Amino acid sequence: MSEALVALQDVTKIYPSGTRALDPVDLVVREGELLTLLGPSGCGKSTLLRLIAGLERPSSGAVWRPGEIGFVFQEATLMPWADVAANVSLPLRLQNVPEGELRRRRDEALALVGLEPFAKAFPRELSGGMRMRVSIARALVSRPKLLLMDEPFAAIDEIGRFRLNDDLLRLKAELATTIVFVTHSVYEAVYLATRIAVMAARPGRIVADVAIDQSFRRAPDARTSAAYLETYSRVSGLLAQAAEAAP
Ligand SMILES: Nc1ncnc2c1ncn2[C@@H]1O[C@H](COP(=O)(O)OP(=O)(O)OP(=O)(O)O)[C@@H](O)[C@H]1O
Repeated sequence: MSEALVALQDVTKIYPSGTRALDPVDLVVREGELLTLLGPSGCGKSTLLRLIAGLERPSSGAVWRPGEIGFVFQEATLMPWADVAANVSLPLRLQNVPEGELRRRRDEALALVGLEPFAKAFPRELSGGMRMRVSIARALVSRPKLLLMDEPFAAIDEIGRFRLNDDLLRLKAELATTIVFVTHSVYEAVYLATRIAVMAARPGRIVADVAIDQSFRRAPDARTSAAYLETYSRVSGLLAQAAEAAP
């Protein structure tokens, strides 16, 4: 079995308002996994992701994470006054990476997401999908071992999302990155994931942990293959149960 990259032990989160966002969660993410956190609104998916990132402190329990993490939010959160190249190189600038190396790594990250021709463009000149690509390139520029993504494609139209899903799978294979990905969409979770953690709300918790057999990808049209739709319907059933689950 591959090495554990992230581990949460008995982690809870109670916000100052008193909301029990997470009941004790135990979770291990191993190298090479693409884990999706799937669940109804308010079940604590973002809270769990932020705890993994260290953007939020647990109320109790312990979190182990790698040093270098990339984070992609639902909004691309780019600097509007800076061009694509400057946006992508920001993390390297903050780390005082020397200029030559900065340029090389920036160009490599732009190439990974197919945006080299747009290096001099400004965010306002790009489509939503392209802005998200910039945001992904910015997260990958420091070559993190772990990429955390919080509903990154939720605001993008379906065709654009399908394309970004395929790009993400290609990037994962090329870079051997481990990914934790939050989504509301069963369709997207099943397409991307090697494993899905299904969550329930009030209090937030993981109610099912399902390995996804991705052999449907070998079908000529993976998204309409019988194996994909069968997995989709099984995970949909689990999500429906989670939505009804009483604490
Ligand atoms: N900063 C905060 N302060 C107080 N309560 C919060 C905070 N962030 C989240 N919560 C509450 O914690 C619970 C879990 O929220 P969280 O955003 O983690 O859920 P989610 O599953 O990501 O939801 P969604 O799918 O709607 O984004 C919710 O009840 C939410 O209102």
